[in-house]
Amino acid sequence: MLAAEKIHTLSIARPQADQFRLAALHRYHILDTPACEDFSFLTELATQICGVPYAVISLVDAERVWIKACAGMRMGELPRGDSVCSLAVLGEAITEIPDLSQDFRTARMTLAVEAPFVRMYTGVALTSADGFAIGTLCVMDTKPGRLGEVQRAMLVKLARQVMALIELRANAQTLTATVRELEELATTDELTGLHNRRSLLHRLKFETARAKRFRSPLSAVMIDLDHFKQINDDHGHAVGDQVLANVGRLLRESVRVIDIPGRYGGEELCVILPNTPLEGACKFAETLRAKLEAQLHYAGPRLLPVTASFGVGSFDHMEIADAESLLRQADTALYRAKHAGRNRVECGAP
Ligand SMILES: Nc1nc2c(ncn2[C@@H]2O[C@H](COP(=O)(O)OP(=O)(O)OP(=O)(O)O)[C@@H](O)[C@H]2O)c(=O)[nH]1
Repeated sequence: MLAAEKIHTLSIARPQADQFRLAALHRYHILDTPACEDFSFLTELATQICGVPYAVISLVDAERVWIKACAGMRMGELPRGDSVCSLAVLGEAITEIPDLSQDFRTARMTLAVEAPFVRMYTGVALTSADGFAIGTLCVMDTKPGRLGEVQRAMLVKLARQVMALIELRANAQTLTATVRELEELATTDELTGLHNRRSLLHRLKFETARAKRFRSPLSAVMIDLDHFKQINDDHGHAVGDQVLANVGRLLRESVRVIDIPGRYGGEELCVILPNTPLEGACKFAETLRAKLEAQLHYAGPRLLPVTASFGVGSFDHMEIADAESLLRQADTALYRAKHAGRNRVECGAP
């Protein structure tokens, strides 16, 4: 008995444990994706092989049948109850209906009663790696009938190709996401969420080259927490870590998207400010200094006063400069800020 013959009412034609089938479908992240020539090509091939005017790659979602590709007709999504493909995911490998108009489950479906007045339907289930029928590759004709044996066998092979393409696409997506995650891990300092030293220096090199090329100013702000050793000594390393994490968050929240905040080392942080002259960078540093001083840190119930000293380095296109001299300038200014009493900003060369 064919799968379709086992169903009595289309509105209840759902596989058992449909939620697992749906979960398998959603894992592929293919619903509502743009048209893709590779899938269209496979539907065209299906029409050629089967000698029919129409072929469709459909995915059976919770309440709709979404069309990934079709040949011979234009089709968007259909309500699940108005699609023959809903019958083709009920467990059988192939669902064949020789004449939709003669089958009580399909006779009143839009495809059968409106142009193009489809009669023959053959759908092969697209089966996920974990064994769920997520959709179909189906062919249709306006004449009633059945596919020949060879055509049916070819359609099955073609459906495997469709599924292989879906898998390939999903694997490529996973790979891209993993690479992005690894990149994030390789460039981010775990404690502060800022760029790590390597990433910071890499970006600085890039920004220096860009500043020279486009004759734009570039600044760097070096930040060193004041008497941080004392915090560690008095309250323990874990509290020191928490302070660093808080300051990292403050930095991330205080910069523009094009700015590059990083952990230069230990309790020394740095923000690279592209397209920012010395004056702007000093204003930024002063605002940040005040925010940092106002930030609340706790050691248990006790409030911890935390401040930082800031050194600003800068160059514009009139100067011949490199990344190292920019950092040296910022570092020298920071040294001055420390010696002038801490919790202050020093700008540029003395
Ligand atoms: N908790 C914690 N401490 C760190 C980390 N990295 C560096 N430190 C500590 O930061 C302290 C830096 O101390 P110093 O270089 O003497 O400077 P300071 O005590 O901040 O004094 P000034 O910079 O002169 O104001 C050292 O005790 C380091 O161990 C970290 O990731 N976590």
